Amino acid sequence: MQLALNEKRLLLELNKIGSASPEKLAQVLDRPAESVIQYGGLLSQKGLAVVERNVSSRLILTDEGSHYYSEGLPERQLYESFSESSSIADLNKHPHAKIGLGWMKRLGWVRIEDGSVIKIGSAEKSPIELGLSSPDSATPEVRKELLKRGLAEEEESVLYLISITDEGKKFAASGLTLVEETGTLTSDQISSGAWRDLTLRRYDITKKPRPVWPGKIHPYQRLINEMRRILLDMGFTELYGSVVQGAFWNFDALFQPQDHPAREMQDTFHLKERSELPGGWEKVRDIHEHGGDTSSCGWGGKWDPEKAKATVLRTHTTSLSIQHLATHPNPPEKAFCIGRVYRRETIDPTHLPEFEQLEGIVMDEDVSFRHLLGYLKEFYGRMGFSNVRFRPAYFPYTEPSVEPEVWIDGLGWVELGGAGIFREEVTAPWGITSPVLAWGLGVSRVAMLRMGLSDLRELYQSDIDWVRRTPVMDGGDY
Ligand SMILES: N[C@@H](Cc1ccccc1)C(=O)O
Repeated sequence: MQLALNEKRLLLELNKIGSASPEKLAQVLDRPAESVIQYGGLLSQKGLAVVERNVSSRLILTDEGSHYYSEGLPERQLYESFSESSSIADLNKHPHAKIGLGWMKRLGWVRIEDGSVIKIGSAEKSPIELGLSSPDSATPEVRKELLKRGLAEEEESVLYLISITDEGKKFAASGLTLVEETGTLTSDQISSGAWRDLTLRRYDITKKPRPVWPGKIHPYQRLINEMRRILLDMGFTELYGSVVQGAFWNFDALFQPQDHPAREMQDTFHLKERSELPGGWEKVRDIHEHGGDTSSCGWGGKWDPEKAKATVLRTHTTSLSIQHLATHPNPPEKAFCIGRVYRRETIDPTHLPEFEQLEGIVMDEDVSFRHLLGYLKEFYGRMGFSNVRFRPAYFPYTEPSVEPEVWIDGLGWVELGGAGIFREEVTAPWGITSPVLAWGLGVSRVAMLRMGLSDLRELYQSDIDWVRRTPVMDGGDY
């Protein structure tokens, strides 16, 4: 059996005295009591000692209690404030009249007659008064009363007792040599060769080490990085943009009518700032009012440039896609963006006012609806969702429009976002003539599904233990 030097010292000491408190042993061994408890723990794992832990509670005076201990309890102070008798009215002027009078009566120090308080007997010290001088040795009734009156409180203390076992005695008698052991070698000891003469502390390789938590990327960020990797692998380039967007890009350029409910205060975070309209905005106005040069007849009515100059926290990343297209109108173009979007949602397990979207666009001369479904299937397949289907949907800026869904065992079909081919009303103002496939997918939904969470909020909590416990997904160094 391997014992460290301090364990041996403790064992030999216990062999002399049988058992002792860590505080006492601390003096003999010249080590802190906490360390002695640790050595005792190590000895007890080997069956050589026993560490008993006793929690005891003691009654001690509260600040109020010690104040009354020196000044006298309210009833005593009140009692001392008058001689044989006093009118109740006079007594009521005393600061302790309220509790004092009740207690004087209860203790039989006074009686009340015709509005006067009259002393009886000699008002001997009450059990509570006696209890104040040594609360811990008071009778159970007095203890209860002291606690109830807030004069005393329980103080818990933990006492340890370390004792040697029979096996410990045998081991101690088997001749232990006390040699100073070296735990950490200094560079001097190594270079001078002095280490050869030292007794090195041995490792106990049967003990479990403490877990070491390596630094790692937040699970949600890791999933986002994984999505980014997949899209980069599929040949997309990444787009970035501000979370603050003009209503023009967030809504108008996407052919959302100016009276569309999604633009209202209750759905969108509006900001005070105003934005400039980009060159060519008149074409968007014409599209809204009568369809411009296209075959569309628009929404009709008047399009108000002032409304388009409002700024909002982007409600979808589609606002970045259309901006990118406006400045890159010629095919081919394959771009994506993963970014935070904002909507005025009431917070619940599946809704937050901030969440992430994964947006993608593919523009080329002859891409079609089938390509769109193919891209989405491929993306989800690479994310590990092999069963994907599409349901018809509606968005003001795409035609046709679909909602991709993935099959999750135990949950069924789960909707994961929207997709479609940009309408002519969206592409024409920027001179775009090729079809544009577009999608906006929920990222946090995918994260919930992948991590088995039932509450979206768990993704954003700063719970380091959760982060530690969440396994690194799908390898890779991202
Ligand atoms: N912007 C849509 C998703 C979408 C993007 C692109 C095309 C079609 C739909 C949303 O927020 O839900």
